[in-house]
Amino acid sequence: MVYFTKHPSRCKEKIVCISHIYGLLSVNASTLFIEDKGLSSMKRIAIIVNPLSGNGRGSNIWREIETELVRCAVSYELAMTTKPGDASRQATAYAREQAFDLLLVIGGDGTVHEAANGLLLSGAAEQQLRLGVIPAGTGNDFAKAYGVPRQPLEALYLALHGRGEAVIDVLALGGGARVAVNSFGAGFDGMVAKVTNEAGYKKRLARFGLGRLAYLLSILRVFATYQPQAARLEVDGLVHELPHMWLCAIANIPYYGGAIQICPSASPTDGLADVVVIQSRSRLRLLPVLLTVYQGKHTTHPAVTFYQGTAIKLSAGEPLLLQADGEIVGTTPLDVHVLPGTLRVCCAEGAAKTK
Ligand SMILES: Nc1ncnc2c1ncn2[C@@H]1O[C@H](COP(=O)(O)OP(=O)(O)OP(=O)(O)O)[C@@H](O)[C@H]1O
Repeated sequence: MVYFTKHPSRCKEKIVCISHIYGLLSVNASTLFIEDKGLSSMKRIAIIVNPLSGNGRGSNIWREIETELVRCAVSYELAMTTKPGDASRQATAYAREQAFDLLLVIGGDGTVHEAANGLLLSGAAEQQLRLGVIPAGTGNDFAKAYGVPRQPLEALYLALHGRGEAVIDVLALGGGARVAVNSFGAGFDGMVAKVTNEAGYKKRLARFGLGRLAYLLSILRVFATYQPQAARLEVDGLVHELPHMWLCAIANIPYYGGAIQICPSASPTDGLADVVVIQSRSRLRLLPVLLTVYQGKHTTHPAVTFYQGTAIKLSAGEPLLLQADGEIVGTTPLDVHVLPGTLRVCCAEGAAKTK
């Protein structure tokens, strides 16, 4: 774990006290206007950067953000990840310090997943840290769900401005040893996550800002060979036998896999998980689902079923790969429950409304 501290008192530039920093009012693409709003109790910003997210976009974006923060003499503490798991440990350390208002994550959904887990499993008595994201990954579904702009400085302004905030539900696996902020998924989508994360084309496409195409390529590859399995789903005690299950996703937000609208009606603030099941004996019958799922227009296809609930269990004849926010975290059986109103996140005004 690598920590850096940038504090106004150590900057050569004109010193601006942190209590003056948050009064950001007017914003345009290149200029940050700061206005004193007398926020004297404001604490510091904690930052986690995954420099390798989006095949190096994280590193480039951080340079742009750092320049802006230094220019505006914004006080912050920085932790760079050096390996998987760092973001979780760093978030835990920041939360336990209780010295920060905002945790800014520069990375993709995997880094957000780790940071959220680190925050929630930190044991910090009261969760004061808001989670803000500057999207730098391949899929960036979390950022999309909360209306975070793709342009890094605009995303920074959104997080610092602090007007849009949602207290979101999270999905807890098992006894709560792991949480997902976007979704859990088992079966076909677990396999797609595995193939994508291991594929050389993910890095190459991410370099040209085409990361979402990587997920589409993987979907087509897995679709050609995947064999559905018999599974048993339980939603709030109601059992559903699924003889030919392709996938079962438990969603907190509408998107996964790089802007696929798998559960268009999922809301992270309604206290419920949306469950989507895709079942079919025939591969060809699912082609229309493939063609419409990006726009969320697959919902009326007879192979697609939706449920809502707070406690979901899934088991299958043989273990199915399980993804959490796009990262492989094990296999079925799974047991997920909703933790309502658990995490404070920065969002665009109007995003993430309760349905
Ligand atoms: N410095 C690092 N070196 C290697 N792996 C890292 C490092 N930092 C984080 N990771 C791991 O990289 C994985 C992917 O990171 P991240 O999700 O941010 O980028 P991405 O895969 O490009 O984007 P997305 O998840 O949106 O598709 C995370 O699961 C994390 O564990």
